[in-house]
Amino acid sequence: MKVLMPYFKRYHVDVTIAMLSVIVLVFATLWQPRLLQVVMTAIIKDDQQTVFREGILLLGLAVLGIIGGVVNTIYSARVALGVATDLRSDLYAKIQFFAYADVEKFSASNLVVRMTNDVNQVQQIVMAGFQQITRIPLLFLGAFILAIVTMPEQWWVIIVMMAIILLATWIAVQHMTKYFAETQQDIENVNTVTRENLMGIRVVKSFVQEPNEIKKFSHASDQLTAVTAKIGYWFSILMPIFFLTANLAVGMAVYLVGQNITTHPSYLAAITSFISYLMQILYAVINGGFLMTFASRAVISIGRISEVLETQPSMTYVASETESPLAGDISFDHVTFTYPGDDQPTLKDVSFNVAAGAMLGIVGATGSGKTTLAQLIARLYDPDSGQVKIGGVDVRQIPEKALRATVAYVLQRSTLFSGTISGNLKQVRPDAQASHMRWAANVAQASEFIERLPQTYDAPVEERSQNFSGGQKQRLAITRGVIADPEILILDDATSALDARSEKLVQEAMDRDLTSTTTVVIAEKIASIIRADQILVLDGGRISGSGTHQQLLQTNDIYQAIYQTQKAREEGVK
Ligand SMILES: Nc1ncnc2c1ncn2[C@@H]1O[C@H](COP(=O)(O)OP(=O)(O)OP(=O)(O)O)[C@@H](O)[C@H]1O
Repeated sequence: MKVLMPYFKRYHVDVTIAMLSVIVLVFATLWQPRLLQVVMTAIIKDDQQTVFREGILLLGLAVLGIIGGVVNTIYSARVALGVATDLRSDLYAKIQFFAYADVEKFSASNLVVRMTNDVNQVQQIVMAGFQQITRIPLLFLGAFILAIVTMPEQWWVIIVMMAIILLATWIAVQHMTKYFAETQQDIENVNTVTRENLMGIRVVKSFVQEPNEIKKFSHASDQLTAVTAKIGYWFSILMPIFFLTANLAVGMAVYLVGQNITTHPSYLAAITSFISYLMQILYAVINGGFLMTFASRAVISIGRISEVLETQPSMTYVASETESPLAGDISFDHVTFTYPGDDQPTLKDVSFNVAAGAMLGIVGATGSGKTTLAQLIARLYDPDSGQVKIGGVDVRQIPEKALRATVAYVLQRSTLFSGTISGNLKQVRPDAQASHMRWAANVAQASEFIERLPQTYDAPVEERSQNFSGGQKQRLAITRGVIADPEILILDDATSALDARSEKLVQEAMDRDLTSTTTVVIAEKIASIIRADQILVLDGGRISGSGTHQQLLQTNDIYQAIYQTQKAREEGVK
């Protein structure tokens, strides 16, 4: 709960009004049975004047109660909504500053559940809390005292009723708490299965995986159903216990008092008032029980939210707002890197230098560490040992904005954000004019298809850019990488979906227009890096060879083997 305190403080006026309106509501609720008793006694005595006067008062009290209730609901909702909105924004902002490794540690679907489901749980408990938290103890205490004042000899009926109800609630809460934690995990599993299915829907369809996917989903969904049913089971036995106990208490009170009603007619009014108080006590205890179960569920959600808010990003940047890019030379000095959780390093003792404006090609078998190496240049991870330098400066000493201004990283499957083409380009270069967009799109060989779209650069980009083909997406991603004219441009298999002619045109345009940019090209095809000033051959995370195409053909067995295989394949095709 400590984590919520600063949020409540922001809404202190709404919190105060919510709490004060509860006092009005409880006062009206508690006083009504007393007045009713007076009215009934007056009816029995046929005292019309008192009936009229107290009746009006009773009506006024009921209206006051309604006003108190409405005001309380409005202000509780304002606090709950405000706190939930602020929590969501803070979580989102926090995640933006997470290192890539932190996002991977939590997983994307886990973070989505924390931002949606867990925040909803908090919203519900805050709403219920401000409606009930002062109302329950006040109502309970007030009704208890007034019930005893009304019929002092019946005090033990109330104690027995409460003891049974509290015991039942306590047992149910003990059982339900562990199921609440399981529910959140199961919701997450359902989300993960659904997300993976929808994102990979083409694979699912082309491999006729629908039956398997349905089975996988049913399994995750059945687990969620089973846990939710267990919670429902405890709720379902709790409610009848509450009402049975209350009815028994009422029956007992009526039985004990009923025998004396003929001799004391005023007991009729008193028993009516007593039963009302019993019901109010019951209401307070039931709602207290619900609040406890809600709270135990919300405590788990609050814990999950705090975990995100309190996570210190595993990577920090030097505090500086400088955006000036550095020079484009890159150097790796005995760099070793292990992914979090792995026991073997993925990159081992990697050293090389690339001059600013040069082209570096990286080849190697799948899984040899090419992407990992590129990620260290963009500082998505830090090495375990050794140094990665850009413009002669250790990347750990470069301010974040300066690093992003220096390095642009284009992936094979880059994410374009939904919106428009120009919106995506302006994310990288906010001041981008039409001329800049055209220039970048020309380099990426994208202008030809963009300019055929009815809205050209303002054409919509749908969710997951599904309104563009694989090759078009790659061209758009390269356009975005190029538009800020970065000092270092990393193309990680970024032209894999382009035909040979288009790829050649991109290469020629880059050679012509990005003369001072250092390009790092990771490619499966030797043809993509054949003209590089330097090529690194990676093998099992180590550099097995380095040089130009001609040099490597003479000196490196792995490079020769890759080249011969690809040449043979091309000749086979011809
Ligand atoms: N986020 C990660 N966490 C743990 N291990 C990872 C992670 N990403 C990659 N790896 C592992 O690191 C190794 C190198 O992966 P990397 O993606 O760098 O290879 P690559 O040479 O780019 O492969 P490909 O040509 O198939 O893209 C692989 O064994 C891979 O399983």
